[in-house]
Amino acid sequence: MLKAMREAAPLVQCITNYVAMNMAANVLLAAGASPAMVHTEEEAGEFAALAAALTINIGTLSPAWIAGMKSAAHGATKAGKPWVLDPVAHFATAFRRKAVSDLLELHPAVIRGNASEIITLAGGQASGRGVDSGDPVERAEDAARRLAASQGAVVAVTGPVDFVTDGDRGARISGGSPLMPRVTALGCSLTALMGAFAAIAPDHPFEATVAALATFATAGEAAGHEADGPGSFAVRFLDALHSFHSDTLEAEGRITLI
Ligand SMILES: Nc1ncnc2c1ncn2[C@@H]1O[C@H](COP(=O)(O)OP(=O)(O)O)[C@@H](O)[C@H]1O
Ligand SMILES: Cc1ncsc1CCOP(=O)(O)O
Ligand SMILES: [Mg+2]
Repeated sequence: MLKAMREAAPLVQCITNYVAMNMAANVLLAAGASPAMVHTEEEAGEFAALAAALTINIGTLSPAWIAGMKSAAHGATKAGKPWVLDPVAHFATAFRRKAVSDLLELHPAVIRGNASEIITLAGGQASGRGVDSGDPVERAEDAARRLAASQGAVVAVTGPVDFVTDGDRGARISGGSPLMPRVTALGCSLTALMGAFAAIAPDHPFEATVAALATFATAGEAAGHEADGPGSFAVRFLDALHSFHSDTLEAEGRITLI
C-alpha cells in the first residue's frame, strides 16, 4: 500500500487547524502524497470531487469552517471519495460537540482520535481536558469497537500502541517514539496521511488505516533514535518519512491482528 500510495501520489484535501496546516502538508509531501488545504464553503465541496480523499480536523473551529467542512463532506460522499474525521477535543465545549455530531451524520469512512476523544465519542467518560489524551489506549478499545459498529466506519485510537477496528476485526500497531506527543499536530498530520492511504484503497479502509499507522510508527521510531528532543524530532521525522522504504515497513513494522 505504501508503494501504491507513492505511485499514485494522491491529491488529499485537508481541512485541518491553524496549528497543524504546515506540519500536515509537510508530512504528506514527505510521504509521497499531494496535500491541498482547502476549507472555504464556497469551494470546499467542489474541490472534494477533484481530490482523491478528504480529511476533516476540528482543531480550531469557527462557524465558517464548519460550513466548509459540511460542504466538503457532502462533496466527497457525492463523488464517492473517502473522508477521514479527526474529532480534536470534541468533548470540551458544546460548540465542538454539536459540530462533531453533525459531521458524524455525514458518514466518515475512518475516524481517528486519541483515547480520550474516542472514549467520549462512544458515550463514555474520559480524563482528557483538551487536545492531549488523559487515558490509555487499552481503555478505549471497547469504545472504538462500539463506535465503529454504530457508525459503520473504521476507528483508530492512537497512543504508545495504536488500535484500529472496523467493529469486527482489530489490529495493534507498535512503534513510534515518546517524543511524538511532545510535538504538536502529529496526530493531525497522521489523520492527513490516513487520507492518502484511504485514497488508494477506498474499498479497504481497515487495511489502509493499518498501513498509514504502521508507516507513521516505523518512521517515528527511526526518527526517535536520532533525535535530541522535540525540535530535532520534527525534522528527523520528515526526513524519515521521505527516505522510508516499503522493505523497512515489511521488516520492522509491528502489526498484531486480533
Ligand atoms: N508514547 C508514545 N510512544 C510512541 N508513539 C506515540 C506515543 N504517543 C503517541 N504516539 C504516536 O503519535 C502519533 C499521534 O498520536 P496521538 O499523540 O495519540 O494523537 P493526538 O496528537 O491527536 O493526541 C501516533 O502515530 C501515535 O502512535
Ligand atoms: C494545540 C492545538 N490546539 C488546537 S488544535 C491543536 C493541535 C492539536 O494537534 P494534535 O491533536 O495532533 O496534537
Ligand atoms: Mg489530536
